[in-house]
Amino acid sequence: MSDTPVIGVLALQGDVREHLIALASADALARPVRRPEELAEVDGLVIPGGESTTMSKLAVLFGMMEPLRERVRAGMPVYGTCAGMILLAEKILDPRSGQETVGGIDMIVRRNAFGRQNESFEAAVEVAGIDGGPVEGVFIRAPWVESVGAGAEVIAEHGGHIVAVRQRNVLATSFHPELTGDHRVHALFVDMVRAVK
Ligand SMILES: NC(=O)CC[C@H](N)C(=O)O
Repeated sequence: MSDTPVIGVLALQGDVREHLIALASADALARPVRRPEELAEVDGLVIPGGESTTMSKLAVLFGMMEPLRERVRAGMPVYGTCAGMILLAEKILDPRSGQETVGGIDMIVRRNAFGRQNESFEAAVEVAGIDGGPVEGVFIRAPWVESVGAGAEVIAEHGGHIVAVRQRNVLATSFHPELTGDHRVHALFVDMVRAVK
């Protein structure tokens, strides 16, 4: 089908495979993206969870940071989960030295806000724009959003903290829907890509 969107998963580090599977089950053509030439060929991009400091360093090292910023600025739909959310923030409250972001959402994030690895948890999260009840959110050393600017829309909260935000074509969640069998968040993102394709 020619109108099937091609969606890349940034494959520098992190849980790439799970996103490829979730996107495929939401009717997109999914492929890993490591190089600028590969980025140029996709209609949208997922930035997975992992370690945002490592991902930031690798993006610079692989010559991906500027091409990523340019495509996001130009309106390519992007979805970041967990570390990916951190990469899409305009500002990190507690960055490691030298940690850069791609940007795209006018928000300030706090890394590891929900605690350490052994404090990881799952919770039902109601997400605006997703029908059929709450999604099961998996939070692994997850960030939360401290504050958002006027252009960003808060679409989910948990425990009084912002855990999902959308700004135009950019979507970010603190949690990992790719680790559950429920692919409604990916389906929402695939629809966002289809809308601009
Ligand atoms: N599961 C995750 O993506 C963890 C994110 C990690 N705490 C970071 O700062 O990048």
